[in-house]
Amino acid sequence: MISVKNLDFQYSKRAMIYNQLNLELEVGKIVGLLGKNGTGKSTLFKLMSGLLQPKSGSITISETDPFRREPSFLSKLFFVPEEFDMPPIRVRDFVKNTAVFYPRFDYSLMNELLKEFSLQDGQNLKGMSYGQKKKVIIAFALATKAELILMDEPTNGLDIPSKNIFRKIMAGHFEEDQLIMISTHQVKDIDTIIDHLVVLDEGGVIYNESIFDLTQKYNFLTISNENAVDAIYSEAVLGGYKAIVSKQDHEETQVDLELFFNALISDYKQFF
Ligand SMILES: Nc1ncnc2c1ncn2[C@@H]1O[C@H](COP(=O)(O)OP(=O)(O)OP(=O)(O)O)[C@@H](O)[C@H]1O
Repeated sequence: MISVKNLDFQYSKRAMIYNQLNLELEVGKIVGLLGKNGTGKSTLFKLMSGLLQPKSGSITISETDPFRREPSFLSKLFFVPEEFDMPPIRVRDFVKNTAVFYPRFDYSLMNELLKEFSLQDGQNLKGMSYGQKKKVIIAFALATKAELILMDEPTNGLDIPSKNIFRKIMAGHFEEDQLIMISTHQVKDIDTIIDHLVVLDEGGVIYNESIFDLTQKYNFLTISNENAVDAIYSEAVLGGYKAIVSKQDHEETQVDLELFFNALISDYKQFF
């Protein structure tokens, strides 16, 4: 569905952000997009949405060039940016005016998700906090049923119970013909919902694998003595160490995304 080939991009006269970035992704996945500050995650989402044009290389989404911004393409994509403006109108009017652009929009799901987030469609967006507006836009994004949903830091501004609800609704309302990409630094907010991981660093994609493959290749352990295991990577934590080891006869363990991310950016080549 997404095909990025030898991509590069620069903002006016600034340095190039990528170094011939390549990425292929198919539908049926909820993808976590991780990367240090400034590695170009938000820029990549803007390029995928057609808000920016590549300087070199190409991006195609279902064989379409996003920058052409064709209505038929836009009706299949929803982008939740980190910063956004919403009109000073009631939620129900926002839904009425905007849902028409999304042929698969599910009005009853929208109402259900608003209820989950303890919001009413009669509330005016003007009087809402940043977190409340974010919940409206997350609910709207899922209700579009768009084939491609891009979410940039969706849990920023959400309180603790809302982060829980976010995880629940993401897992419960994803369909196999969709691709959802979530860019975040809040790995705990997404570690139970993503089934695929993409990591950007050094101008390119340094990791692009399913979480299933990760669990089959590695174990994530908490140990008291660093030398107790032959660790690929370890970090000191209160009372011991967290370690990544090659999976042998150990049972499957829950992926520690933060630890894996730190290991990757310290030396990703050790994982290949
Ligand atoms: N509008 C802009 N004008 C000029 N430079 C920009 C603009 N937006 C981003 N940049 C620069 O482009 C690079 C990539 O930024 P981008 O926001 O895509 O990174 P990011 O990975 O999303 O970062 P973060 O994790 O901090 O949100 C950074 O060096 C940033 O300073």
